Amino acid sequence: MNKILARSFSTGANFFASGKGKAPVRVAITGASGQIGYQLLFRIASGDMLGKDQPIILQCLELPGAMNSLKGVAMELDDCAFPLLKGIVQSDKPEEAFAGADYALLVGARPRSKGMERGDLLKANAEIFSVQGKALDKSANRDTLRVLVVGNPANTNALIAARNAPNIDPKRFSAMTRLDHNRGLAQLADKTGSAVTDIEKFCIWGNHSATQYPDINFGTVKGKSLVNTINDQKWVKDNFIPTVQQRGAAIIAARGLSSAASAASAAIDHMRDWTYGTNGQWTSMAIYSEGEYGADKGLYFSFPVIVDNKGKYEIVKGLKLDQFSQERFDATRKELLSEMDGVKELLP
Ligand SMILES: NC(=O)C1=CN([C@@H]2O[C@H](COP(=O)(O)OP(=O)(O)OC[C@H]3O[C@@H](n4cnc5c(N)ncnc54)[C@H](O)[C@@H]3O)[C@@H](O)[C@H]2O)C=CC1
Ligand SMILES: O=C([O-])CC(=O)C(=O)O
Repeated sequence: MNKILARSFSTGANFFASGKGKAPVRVAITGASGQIGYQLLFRIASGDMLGKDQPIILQCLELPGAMNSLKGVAMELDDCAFPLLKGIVQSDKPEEAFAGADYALLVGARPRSKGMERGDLLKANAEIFSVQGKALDKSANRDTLRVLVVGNPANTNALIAARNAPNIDPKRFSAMTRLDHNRGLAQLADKTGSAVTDIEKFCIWGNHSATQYPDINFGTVKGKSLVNTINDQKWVKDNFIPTVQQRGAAIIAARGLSSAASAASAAIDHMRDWTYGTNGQWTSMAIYSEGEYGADKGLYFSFPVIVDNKGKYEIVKGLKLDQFSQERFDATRKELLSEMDGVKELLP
């Protein structure tokens, strides 16, 4: 099923955000009627991701059994009368949903439930990303495409999707560790009695999993060393790092469902920053490794990155990892290698 709504808006409240003059960009979202999708679509359509002057066509992919639910979501999107929303595609066919896509947010996958690790989803979800990688290769806009994999285990699913899209630059694929990054910022701001915007040069290394390494060693708060300001290595080791690593499980324990609004918010942050830049600030993105810092070439590994105002990311270079950091870096690197080994039959 494929439905495109043509729209035009001109006056009143729409005046300031009509996006007149710019051509619409195509944003594909998989799992569009799921928990995260339901948060994401409305924020993208309102301009939170690409700005209040960028018209959008939403291209939603769902499973055949969820098309009715997707229809309801599309009706709600209509009812918001978003000035920037120029069309909604509803499809259960990946190639159709990805046709001409400039952005693809690959969310649709099974979430974990209580007691599971994200890696337990590997077999359940891997096939989805192999099919979708092939479909992106055939129908997306290869010259502009930015892919964010949210569905877990996100790093390895990004690897599968990218390897199944041989005609697309692997650097156009990424996986989401921005939620972990934001979780870390919130904990650090709380601990130091500062605002999240006061914290700089914090990063997540490795996998979006319990082995990820939230690293404060280069961090600053209001320009002063975070390590010296906190002055409590025990808190960092026994409280901060495990809190960030286990936050997803803590949300599941509390809500009975995995994080959704915060995940959607992080996806918006990731894509916005990848497009418009980070103003010289560090953020964390799981991206194609060329072997930086000893992360094996080809893995999708979270690094500290800076994105310029043309949307080009660069890994922060020249950082020295101490022994404590190196051990954690190696643990998450090894987990990613073992996940890769577990899906090798899906990696052309
Ligand atoms: N990387 C991150 O930081 C985070 C990742 N996640 C992951 O995001 C994924 C989605 O989570 P929720 O939205 O909460 O799950 P959900 O179960 O509420 O929604 C998933 C949606 O995907 C759809 N879907 C499943 N297979 C599909 C396919 N092959 N093509 C298109 N649609 C498909 C389902 O019909 C469903 O509507 C999960 O794997 C979850 O673990 C969740 C939070 C954070
Ligand atoms: O923990 C989960 O399963 C969902 C997720 O990835 C997160 O909240 O970081």
